[in-house]
Amino acid sequence: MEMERVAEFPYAHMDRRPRKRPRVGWEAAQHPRAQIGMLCGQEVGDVTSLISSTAPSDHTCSSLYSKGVARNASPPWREDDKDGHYMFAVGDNLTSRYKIYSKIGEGTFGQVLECWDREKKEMVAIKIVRSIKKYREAAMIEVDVLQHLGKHDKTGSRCVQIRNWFDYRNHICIVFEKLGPSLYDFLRKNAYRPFPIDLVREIGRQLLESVAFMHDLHLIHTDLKPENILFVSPEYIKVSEYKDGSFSKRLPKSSAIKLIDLGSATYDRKDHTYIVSTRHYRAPEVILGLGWSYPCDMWSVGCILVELCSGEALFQTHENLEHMAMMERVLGPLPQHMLKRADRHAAEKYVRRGRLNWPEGAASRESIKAVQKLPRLQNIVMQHVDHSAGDAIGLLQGLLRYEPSERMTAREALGHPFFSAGNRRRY
Ligand SMILES: Nc1ncnc2c1ncn2[C@@H]1O[C@H](COP(=O)(O)OP(=O)(O)OP(=O)(O)O)[C@@H](O)[C@H]1O
Repeated sequence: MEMERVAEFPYAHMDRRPRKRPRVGWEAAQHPRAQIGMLCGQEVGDVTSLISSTAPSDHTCSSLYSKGVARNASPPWREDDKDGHYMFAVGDNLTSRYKIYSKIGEGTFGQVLECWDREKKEMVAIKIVRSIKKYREAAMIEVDVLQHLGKHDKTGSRCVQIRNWFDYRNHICIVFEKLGPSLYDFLRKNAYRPFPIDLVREIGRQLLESVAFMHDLHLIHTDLKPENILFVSPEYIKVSEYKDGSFSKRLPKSSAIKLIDLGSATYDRKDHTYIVSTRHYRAPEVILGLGWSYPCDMWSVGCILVELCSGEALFQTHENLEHMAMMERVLGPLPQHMLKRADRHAAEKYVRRGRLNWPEGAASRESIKAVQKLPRLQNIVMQHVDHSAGDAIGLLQGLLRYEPSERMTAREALGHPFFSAGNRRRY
């Protein structure tokens, strides 16, 4: 087994699945001279009490200074793009405290930039939220949730830590500790080859700990997916494997992970009926309009763990009826009592004589074929997992129970034999 040490995980933004908007073209590659002028940024919030005590990295900004960017210069005023995204150039200041190094991510709410924090002397990730009222308001809720979680997360190991936030040129900016690549980044870089089961176990355990921690605080994440689970460290190793030919695979050097994107997190109430979760990880009660709560996170965890074992998203679909037909194919028939209680809209479109209107209601023959080619859950797991497959199947069946009240809770899942000492091997 050949091993190669690599220090940085290159972020790439193109995604085979159409989940995120493709990268917008902009001036990121340029290093324009900054204009000297008044600073427009104003720090209106401070959560310095949450600042972790990690030692600052010895990163320096000398390369940027040498390009003539004055330390306290404010960048020229630029119009936001048509969607309200902040326009920037690498090397710009973001208030006098932060300097922009690169763009590392993008989502519905805004862009995430890698920045140097001059005060703490460390790299941080700053989410620059779109300058649109609803996103600004949602960002303030995210800040509130992050502060609440930070106060209770004594070890700082469950969710991404907020360092600071401020309002800059009508954009809410949330400063986070900088984490490594997402689980999805790894899957994509590995051409959607599965993770070893012992790594899946380590990730699954931490993911469940984080979800249990949130649920204990009466918070539901509602958008758990491989993109929102980040390795803490960017370091990885390259491993050569010989299976149907030779290929090399990247594996993280450390399995430590944290949850990000608390922008959709919500406090538990009994009456949630609006649509939540990214399609592939959406629970059946959400699709059927039955109301949802903590168990919708557990369904997402089940889908994520299958994806880590197999390499591919379990339910690759963009349509409700096909999605539920896929669930039936993999997990067996949906319970009649759930279909009967479906809200009027869902019942009219997807239910016929007390059962799913499938294949009659299918949009195309391709759709029927896509459903037919899906294996049963047991077969998916046995195809990819060499040891502890039986326990993995038991756990996944508990997480993917249709009836939310029967679905495993995060604490129950943590007690499952899949995580017991006998199964645990050092990743
Ligand atoms: N702390 C961090 N460290 C490193 N990268 C990060 C960090 N936070 C976010 N990212 C990167 O930025 C991307 C977008 O972040 P995030 O999911 O929080 O944005 P969003 O706009 O709320 O997304 P969504 O559309 O999923 O709601 C992530 O997928 C990740 O690649």
